[in-house]
Amino acid sequence: MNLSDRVFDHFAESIKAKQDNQELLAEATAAAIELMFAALVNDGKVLACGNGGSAADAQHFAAELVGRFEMERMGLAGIALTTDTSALTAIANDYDFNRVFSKQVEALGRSGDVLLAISTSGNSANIIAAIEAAHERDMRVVALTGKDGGKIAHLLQDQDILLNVAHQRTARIQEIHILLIHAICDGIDQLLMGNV
Ligand SMILES: O=C(CO)[C@@H](O)[C@H](O)[C@H](O)[C@H](O)COP(=O)(O)O
Ligand SMILES: [Zn+2]
Repeated sequence: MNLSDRVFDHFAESIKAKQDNQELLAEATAAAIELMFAALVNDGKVLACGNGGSAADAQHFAAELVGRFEMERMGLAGIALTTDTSALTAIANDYDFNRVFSKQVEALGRSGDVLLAISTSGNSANIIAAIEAAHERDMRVVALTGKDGGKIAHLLQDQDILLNVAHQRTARIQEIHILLIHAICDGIDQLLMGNV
């Protein structure tokens, strides 16, 4: 197979993965939008975390809350827990890498805030610890996962929201995660405008 055929196949697989997950995820994503909107308009905030590509997704989301998505509006309180290299290195160095996010949730999280936890495997120990810390803080959790949802799927509580992408390939899962993030940004804007 030549390179352009491979690229073609990436497109085809990504399109199919999105179609396969569209119906599965629409309703739960709407619930996640309402949950985050309620937090944001009640003086709460969204803390976001993930590793690797999902760290980039967490930052992407926080940037679109704080700055803007597609329309002009006030800034919204979103914080990526992946960006403060001093905090990340100190916590990893002095405690454990598994605590890099949970220690920040303990410090910054308040009851009524939401944690956006992103893990394609659903098994990253530092994301699991962040979810546990959020529960201890009486925060609700929106988890973006993949495959079978991993350990995170079993850790979530009734009031949390699991957005699990039913696919085995990390790249495809990440592509749908960023689609979901944009859908969430759009939904929050629509609720803010009173359009829905
Ligand atoms: O972006 C990619 C793969 O596409 C990688 O950087 C990937 O995010 C990293 O391997 C992560 O450590 C995977 O963690 P997780 O999604 O299983 O929680
Ligand atoms: Zn990647």
